[in-house]
Formats: sequence, structure tokens, C-alpha cells
Amino acid sequence: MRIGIGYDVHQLVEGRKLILGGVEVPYERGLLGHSDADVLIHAIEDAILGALALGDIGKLFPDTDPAYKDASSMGMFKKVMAIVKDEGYAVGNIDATVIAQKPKLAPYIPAMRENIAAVCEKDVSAISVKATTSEKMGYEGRGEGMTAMAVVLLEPTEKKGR
Ligand SMILES: Nc1ccn([C@@H]2O[C@H](COP(=O)(O)O)[C@@H](O)[C@H]2O)c(=O)n1
Ligand SMILES: C[C@@]1(CO)OP(=O)(O)OP(=O)(O)OC[C@H]1O
Repeated sequence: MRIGIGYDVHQLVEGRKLILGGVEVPYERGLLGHSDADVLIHAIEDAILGALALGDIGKLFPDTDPAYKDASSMGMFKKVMAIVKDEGYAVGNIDATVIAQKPKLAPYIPAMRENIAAVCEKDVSAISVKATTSEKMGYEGRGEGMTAMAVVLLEPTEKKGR
């Protein structure tokens, strides 16, 4: 088995859609990035790549590559999962937290979990997504940005697994 941790931060700005876990969350601002800036999926991808000691998403999908301009992070996630399969692993479970003062994310979390479970080919019970405020402290508390953290367990599927 392999375990990985992922962490990502994106700035909240006007004129961008807010995409989290592949779900468009209605809000007056969205996350800024080269891609769609889905901070939750980025943290999960980094946790998976970390578990395999394969670097991070910036290495795999450089932010200097026009191919990833406004790209869907769910699309990148599918590519990461293809690598996981090729390395002889499958997702065991994922636990992730989004730190955001606003908006209220709880109503959208079931759809995020379904999206992530579908890409991982796992039952939704293996995919945990949580949300917390930072009690109005720091950049998340001031609404300047959002943070996401994820821990992923990968299980070997065949002898090829390291
Ligand atoms: N953006 C957020 C942040 C939090 N929640 C939910 O609210 C609960 C209370 O948050 P605290 O930061 O006060 O612990 C938390 O358990 C989340 O379920 C949310 O939906 N959206
Ligand atoms: C995902 C990529 C893809 O170009 O762009 P961003 O949306 O800027 O996201 P970040 O978390 O800064 O890092 C990885 C990038 O390479």
C-alpha cells in the first residue's frame, strides 16, 4: 500500500466560475488559476502522485502549457487515474477537506463525492469530502482564497505495484 498527502491553495477573484470537485458552485467569485483551479481535485491529484512518488500536477500538467489553459481538472484527474492503473494500483480511500469561509459547501458535497468516486471507479463510501471555515481568520477567513488538503491510500492491484 502507498499513502500520499496533497495540499493546494487558489485565490478567489471576480469573473471566474467556482468549480470544486467538478461541481459548479453558485457564488459571486471563483478560483483563479491556469486551469479551472479546482483546488479540491488538485489536492487529491497531488496526494495520488505523492503516494506514487511521481511529483505533482505542476510537473505533469505545466502551467506554461496552453493545453491546460482553463482546462477541466476532472479531465486531468482522469489522466492521473490512468497512471495509477498503469502503475498497478487502485484507490483504497480518499479523505479531503476544503477550507473556505464562504459559500456554504455542504449542499454540494454529495455531488463532489459522486464525481470523484466515478473517476476513481470506487463506491462513494470510500470518498470523503469535508468543509470547514477558518473561523474568519487568515486568507480563507477574509475570503481571499481557498485551501484544500487530501490524504489518499492506494492499494496494489497486481504484482506490478511497488
Ligand atoms: N465553506 C463551508 C465551511 C463549512 N461548512 C460546514 O459548516 C460546518 C461548520 O463549519 P466550522 O468551520 O464552523 O467548523 C462544517 O462542519 C461544514 O459542514 C460548509 O458547508 N461550507
Ligand atoms: C493545474 C495547473 C495546470 O496547468 O494549473 P493551475 O490551475 O494554476 O493549478 P496549480 O495548483 O497552481 O498547479 C498546477 C498547474 O500546472
